[in-house]
Amino acid sequence: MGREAQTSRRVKPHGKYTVDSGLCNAASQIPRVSGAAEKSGACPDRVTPHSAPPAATRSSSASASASLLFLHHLAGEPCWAWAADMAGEKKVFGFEEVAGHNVTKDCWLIIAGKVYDVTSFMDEHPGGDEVLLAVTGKDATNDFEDIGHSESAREMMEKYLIGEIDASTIPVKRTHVTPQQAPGNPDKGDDMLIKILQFLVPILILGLAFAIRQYTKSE
Ligand code: HEM
Repeated sequence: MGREAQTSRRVKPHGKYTVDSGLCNAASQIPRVSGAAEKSGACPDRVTPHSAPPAATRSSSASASASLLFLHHLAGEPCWAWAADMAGEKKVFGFEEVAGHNVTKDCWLIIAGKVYDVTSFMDEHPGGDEVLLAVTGKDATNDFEDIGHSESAREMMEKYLIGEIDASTIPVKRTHVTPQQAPGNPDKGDDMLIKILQFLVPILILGLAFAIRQYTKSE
């Protein structure tokens, strides 16, 4: 099925995804996936086992889609992920979920609002796996950009793209705020004392000098 043909189909909201209902129907009436099923990645009962589409609706591309979906199920992947990918949609992940993938054998990164599963790239990364591990559980955009990655590195990234991050789930960056002095702060009193002394000390010195002069004159 061509991409145009896919996108021209009626598109149904499918949890956080947009699922091409035509594709699903061609394979076996994939219903909405919601709640626990969506969370666990499991497909609802009605979906399994997948049956072939009715002969009348079956085209070579539709049966190819059905076969793909069947293979996808054999691989144990959730049907909605497949359907979402086929519709050109990417999954939206929460920050906590992404942050949980923080070991060499399961490493996800957040770069420029996108989520990358770089697990298979850990050994190949020219900068080493440790730098990648070090930027898990945070927005690694600045770290990535600071290195000045080449164009080919950016193209390479596409291979590992698995979805997008839900920006609202990213913890707000803690920035250092200089404490403001509250009104009536004791520090303010100290300032006043210094100012008074700055004014009084020269006057006292002058007065003393004047007194000494008078005293020596009278002698
Ligand atoms: C999917 C994500 C990433 C891909 C595909 C990737 C790919 C690459 C590639 C191809 C290079 C070789 C130099 C170049 O062509 O630019 C490289 C170098 C490097 N990368 Fe990454 N990288 C990724 C993420 C990161 C992140 C998040 C960091 C975090 C600090 C990082 C740190 C480095 C470092 C330190 C080098 C070595 C630079 C050097 O030796 O001059 N990379 N990376």
